[in-house]
Amino acid sequence: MDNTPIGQLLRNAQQDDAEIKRRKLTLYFISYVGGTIIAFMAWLNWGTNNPLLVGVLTTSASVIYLNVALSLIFPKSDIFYYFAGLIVLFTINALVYTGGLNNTGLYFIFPLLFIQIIVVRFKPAMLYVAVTIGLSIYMLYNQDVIVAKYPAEHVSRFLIATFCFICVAFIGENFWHKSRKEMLRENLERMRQANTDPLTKLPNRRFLETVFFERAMKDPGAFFPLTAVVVDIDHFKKINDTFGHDIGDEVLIHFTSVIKSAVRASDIVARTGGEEFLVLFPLASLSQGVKLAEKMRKVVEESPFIEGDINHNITASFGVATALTEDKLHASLKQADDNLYKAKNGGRNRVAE
Ligand SMILES: Nc1nc2c(ncn2[C@@H]2O[C@H](COP(=O)(O)OP(=O)(O)OP(=O)(O)O)[C@@H](O)[C@H]2O)c(=O)[nH]1
Repeated sequence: MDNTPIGQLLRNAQQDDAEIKRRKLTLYFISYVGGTIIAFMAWLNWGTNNPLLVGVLTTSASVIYLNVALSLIFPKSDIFYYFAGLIVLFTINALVYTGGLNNTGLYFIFPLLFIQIIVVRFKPAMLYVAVTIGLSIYMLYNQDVIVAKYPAEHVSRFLIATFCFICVAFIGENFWHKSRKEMLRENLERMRQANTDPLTKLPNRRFLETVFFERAMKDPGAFFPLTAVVVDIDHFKKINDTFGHDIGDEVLIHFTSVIKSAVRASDIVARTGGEEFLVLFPLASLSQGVKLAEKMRKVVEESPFIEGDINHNITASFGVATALTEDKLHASLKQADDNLYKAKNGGRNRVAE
């Protein structure tokens, strides 16, 4: 797995798109439909001689609605999915305990278990289902501790149905989980290719626009002030003209590793054009950015490209600007570009702010 900041940003972008929406819609749909069915069951049981069951169902329905309301208020938290699974655990065991309407509670367990698996995800669902079924089986074999009374044939039928359910649900979920993981992996690989420059393996302009800037806009506190340094190799055309295009390519690869060695792994180094690069420093002020650009300039100057009998000095020019807030992002990129031209016009191999 690619654990670099770029890999993480791509994985987040992919999850943002599909997984979060799917899970949210599942939670909302199941909560609205499940809550309504449970409320309806409470109403059906109203007036029967099982007030405990009515109380349990009413509580379950209310907590389901409360849980979904809180998940709307705190959309970033994952806790509501796990809490929904716990509500299902409670409801199932309450049905087994009270027996439900005319002792039919056991029949409602399987759809509820299925919901539990969908809501809490495959791996934690194994634990949830094991606890839910374990408690139910305990109650069925210790009927003196519960209100309901189940005949022995109900218990046997329930156990056989539970065994079949677990086999079918987990085999199905396991295959679905695996094929989905494979699909996500392939999708991530396609995304990585589309967002990477094939020569230098650096993220490209598309990555900046569709992944990085979008992420920064969503969570400005983690990125701004964001300092941008536009970097352009000096007289690169001359390298191509003197040594050929292939050596020019190798110089670009060499230049990439030199720039990357001068910054942190958490900083973003992207190739935005032929011999133009953009280095982004999250949570960095203009003066820090200027210092870092000066450090890069020096490292480039002191790292000539050496290959066979070619020993070629390289220099680059740097334009620096800072966006203090997210609404200034595009203006600051333009400013960094303008500053690069200032550095070029000022004689190259320099930093301009
Ligand atoms: N080898 C190679 N050359 C490239 C690539 N992309 C762009 N170039 C070349 O980079 C050169 C850029 O030249 P210019 O824009 O004139 O800039 P420069 O020569 O670096 O001059 P200044 O930027 O003004 O210092 C052109 O010759 C392009 O063909 C690439 O992927 N590989």
